[in-house]
Amino acid sequence: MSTAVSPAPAASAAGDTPLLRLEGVSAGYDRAVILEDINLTLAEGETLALLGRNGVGKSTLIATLMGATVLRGGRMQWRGGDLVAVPAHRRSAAGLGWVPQERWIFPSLTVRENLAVTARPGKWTLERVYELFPRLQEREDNMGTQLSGGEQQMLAIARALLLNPRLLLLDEPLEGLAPVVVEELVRAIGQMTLDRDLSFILVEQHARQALELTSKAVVMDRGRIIYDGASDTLLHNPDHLNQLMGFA
Ligand SMILES: Nc1ncnc2c1ncn2[C@@H]1O[C@H](COP(=O)(O)OP(=O)(O)OP(=O)(O)O)[C@@H](O)[C@H]1O
Repeated sequence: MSTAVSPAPAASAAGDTPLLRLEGVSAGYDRAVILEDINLTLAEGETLALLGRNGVGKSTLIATLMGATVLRGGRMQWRGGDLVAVPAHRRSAAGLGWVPQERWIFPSLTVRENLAVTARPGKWTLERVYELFPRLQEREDNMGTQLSGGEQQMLAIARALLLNPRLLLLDEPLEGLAPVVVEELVRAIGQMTLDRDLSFILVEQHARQALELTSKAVVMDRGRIIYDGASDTLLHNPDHLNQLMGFA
């Protein structure tokens, strides 16, 4: 396991400066306001499940962090600085890694080439992502198009890790995958954060799996946050979870 020293002090040592803080954020597309009054805090190394039914605004929240929506109001702080002032194309270099639902694999590049195009120096190296996803090493000379859905998802996550982010934004990584592949990805996502210097926000329809992988959870409904608390609390109260998710 790596003993690399984190360039940023842990939250407690830094006077509790959070990794990410959103205050009263509203955002959307063109004229449509989708997110309203979003308040959210994430400490360094913390992991968050972002839950809610289809269309409630989860992907829009992720896109807003990456600067891909129209911000209408509120404040977004990243490691104590103003995230809004960081242009969208600089946010991955600032430490935000995005694995969008569409995965955006380069079809005409091999697995190894797909990984090489984004790599930045840091503790996540090609060897380390191959350790996390041995299947990618086995397929390293295959083209992006020759991969299964699960392998494409592994490649998308591995590529984002090679950017050496502090926060990984995972948008429904388990969607549409076979149970055995879901199991492999869940194991890898759990391992990714063992060093506690990587945070992630996991958008998921599989609420239980997301709660098992995270320390905190947020449930959204119609563009607003209706629950913000410990993942464990929801995991142990399925009735409340179902009610929040609109299944009750
Ligand atoms: N590019 C866009 N332009 C306009 N409206 C959009 C765009 N993307 C999403 N929306 C709308 O924003 C709302 C929230 O969508 P969003 O994808 O954020 O929800 P979600 O909770 O991630 O849902 P899902 O689980 O289905 O992905 C929906 O009404 C959707 O139609």
